[in-house]
Amino acid sequence: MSLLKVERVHKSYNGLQVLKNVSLDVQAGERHVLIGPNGAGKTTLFHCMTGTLPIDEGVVTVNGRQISGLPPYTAVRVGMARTFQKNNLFDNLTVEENLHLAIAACKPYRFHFFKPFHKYTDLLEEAEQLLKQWDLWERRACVVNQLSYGEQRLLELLLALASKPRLLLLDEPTSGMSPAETAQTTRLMQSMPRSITLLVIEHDMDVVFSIADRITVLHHGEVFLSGAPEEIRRDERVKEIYFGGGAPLYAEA
Ligand SMILES: Nc1ncnc2c1ncn2[C@@H]1O[C@H](COP(=O)(O)OP(=O)(O)OP(=O)(O)O)[C@@H](O)[C@H]1O
Repeated sequence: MSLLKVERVHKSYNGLQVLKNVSLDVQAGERHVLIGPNGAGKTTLFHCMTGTLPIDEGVVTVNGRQISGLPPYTAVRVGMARTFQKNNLFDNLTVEENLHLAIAACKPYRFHFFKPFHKYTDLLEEAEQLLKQWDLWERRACVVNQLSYGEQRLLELLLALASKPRLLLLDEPTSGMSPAETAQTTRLMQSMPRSITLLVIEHDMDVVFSIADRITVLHHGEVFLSGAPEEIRRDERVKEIYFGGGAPLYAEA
C-alpha cells in the first residue's frame, strides 16, 4: 500500500528548473533511499514534500490525503517528520531538555506556570524510554554544544522520532559522522519498527545498500531510475552518473 505519493512535481528557483515531472511512490513500511549527485534536487524534493517550499505543479499525498499546497503543519498532522542537513537543536540546553521540548510540542499540553516540571510524568517517562532505546541515556545531561557532531545528528533523529511519525524523512543522516557514528546511525535506521516508513537521502553507498528496500536515482531534477537495490547496483548508467563509470557503486561482498 502506498503511503507517500509524489505525482508530476515541478519546481523552479527564479526560473531555474530544479525538479522536472518528479513522481515517487513510497510503500508503507518501506526503506526508500533517494540518491543522486550533488545538486540533483533531492533536498528540494524534501522541501516540496513537507510544504517547506511551495511546488509549481504536481500533487503530494500521504495516505491518500493531499498535503501539497497546504502549510507544513499539515505534513506533521498526517504523521510526517523530517531531519535537515544542518542540525536544528537548542545548543545551550541539554540532550534531555531538547527531547522534552520536542515531546511537549507534539502533545496537546497546556503548561501551568505553578505545576513543577517533574509532575509531567508521562512526558518524562517517554523521554527516558527514547533515550534508553536509542543509546543516549548516558549523555542525557550533556549540553548540546558539548556533544560531538555525530551525537548531535543522532539527537536530531531522536527528536524527529518523538513525534511518533509514520513517515520519517532523513536528509543525509550520516553526513559528517565518524565511521563509528555512521555505523550506529545505520543500526538505528535498521532497527526502527516497520510502522515507521523511511525516506532517506544518502550519499554513503555502504549505508544506502545496508538499509534500502528500494532506491530512486534523481539526476538533473528528474527521476532517472527507481528499483530494487540489486537493479540499481548493476546499472552501468547509474555508475556513470555518480562516478563517470569505472568504480563499483558498492563493493561486492
Ligand atoms: N534557495 C535556492 N535558490 C536557488 N537555487 C537553489 C536553492 N536551493 C537549491 N538551489 C539549487 O537547486 C539545485 C538542487 O539543489 P538541492 O539542494 O535540492 O540538490 P541536492 O540533490 O539535495 O544536492 P546535495 O546532494 O548537494 O545536497 C542546485 O542547483 C542548487 O544550487
